[in-house]
This record gives sequence, C-alpha cells and structure tokens, in this order.
Amino acid sequence: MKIGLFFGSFNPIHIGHLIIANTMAEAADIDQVWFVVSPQNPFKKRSNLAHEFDRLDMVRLAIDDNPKFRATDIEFRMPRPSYTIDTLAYLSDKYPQHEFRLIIGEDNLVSFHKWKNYRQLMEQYGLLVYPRPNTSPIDYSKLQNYTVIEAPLIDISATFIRDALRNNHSIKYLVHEAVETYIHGKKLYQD
Ligand SMILES: Nc1ncnc2c1ncn2[C@@H]1O[C@H](COP(=O)(O)OP(=O)(O)OP(=O)(O)O)[C@@H](O)[C@H]1O
Ligand SMILES: O=C(O)c1ccc[n+]([C@@H]2O[C@H](COP(=O)([O-])O)[C@@H](O)[C@H]2O)c1
Repeated sequence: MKIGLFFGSFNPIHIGHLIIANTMAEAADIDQVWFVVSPQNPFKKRSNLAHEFDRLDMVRLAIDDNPKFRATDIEFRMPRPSYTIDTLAYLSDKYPQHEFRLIIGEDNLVSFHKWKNYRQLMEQYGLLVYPRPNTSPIDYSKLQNYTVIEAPLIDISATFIRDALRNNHSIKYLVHEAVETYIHGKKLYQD
C-alpha cells in the first residue's frame, strides 16, 4: 500500500489537519494517511505541550470514523527529538510491504533545508505538498520528487485553539466534537 505520513505535534489535532489529511487521501496517489504524533519537534520548545498520550488519544478520537486514517505512536519509542528521516527509515524497515511518502505543508518547506538529511528524505520517499496561507515563496526548482496537491486553505492553528481555551472561549467547530469533550473533561490547555 501507499501511505502518506502526516507528522505533527497535534497539540491538539484540529479541523485544519483533518481537512488536509482527507484531501490527501482523496486526491493524492495514496491508500491511507497515517498520523505520526511527534513527542517533540526538533525546532520547537513548547511549554504548553499536552502529554503525548493525551495528544495521541485526541488524534485517535478525531480519526476514528475514517477507514483511510491511522494514528501511530512510533516516535514515542524512538530517540528524542524525533527526526523525520529516522522515523521513515524505521517505518520502511518495519513495513517493507508499504511505500511511504511525506505529507508536508508549504510552511514547513520554508525551513525544510534545515531538516536532518532533507535531500535523502525527498529523493528516497517523495513529498506530497499542500499550500499554506502567508508563507514565504518556495523555490520549487530546489525540490525533487514532489507533487503539489491543491487543498483548501484553513487558517487556524493549534496555538489559536490553545489561546481560545486559556481565555475561556468556545472551540466548537474548530476541533472534532469528541476532541472538544476530551479537552474539557481533562481540563487541558487551561493555563
Ligand atoms: N490549518 C492548517 N492547515 C493545514 N496544515 C496545517 C494547519 N495547521 C497545521 N498544519 C500543519 O500540520 C502539521 C502538524 O501541525 P502542528 O501539530 O504543529 O499544528 P499547528 O496547528 O501548526 O500547531 P502550533 O500552532 O502549536 O504550532 C504541520 O506541518 C503544520 O504545518
Ligand atoms: O527531521 C527534522 O529535522 C525535522 C525538523 C523539524 C520538524 N520536523 C517534524 O515536522 C513535523 C511537524 O512539526 P510540528 O511541530 O509543526 O507539528 C514534526 O513531526 C516534526 O518532528 C522534523
């Protein structure tokens, strides 16, 4: 099978993530999307990062009704911070029957040349790129083995959702209903 890997902190998973994943599952040449929950992004230091098991649970709740979606906690058992190339090597070894591609937004492409072994990542696995609003122009002549997939631009972020929660504002419609219930039940992102 062809698998598109969607990496993220998912702190928490929101409708922007779900819409991209669904668009990829429909429009790109892949059979499934796997959500790889990263315990720690090599570039981001975050104080209000929910526990990784809570983030994984929220991803599972959000994708439960979609047979093309899977969640994986593979990076929880790998050295930290999580480098994407290492995770892809591990997954390819573990699942030799599958072909993996990396789903990546234009915002991440801006600093992609700083990622560990980024050339190998792109050449060996291939990129499925989706547009993001307000990113610096991307020099596509420097990229190889990529496909751009048109997708709706949904300008929300996990930061926006955490800020709303801290200020006691509603997050209805911004996250899956089950995720909203989970966040309130566990009192996440209150400070
Ligand atoms: N609204 C969105 N539309 C499309 N892609 C998104 C959206 N929000 C985040 N992404 C992408 O999804 C991936 C995982 O995102 P991440 O978990 O960091 O969420 P985030 O909303 O960007 O979080 P934060 O605001 O905490 O930085 C990243 O590559 C990010 O660029
Ligand atoms: O491998 C790298 O060098 C690398 C550098 C920066 C980010 N990443 C990954 O990109 C993914 C998106 O990160 P985030 O925190 O924006 O969701 C996440 O899985 C990170 O581990 C990976």
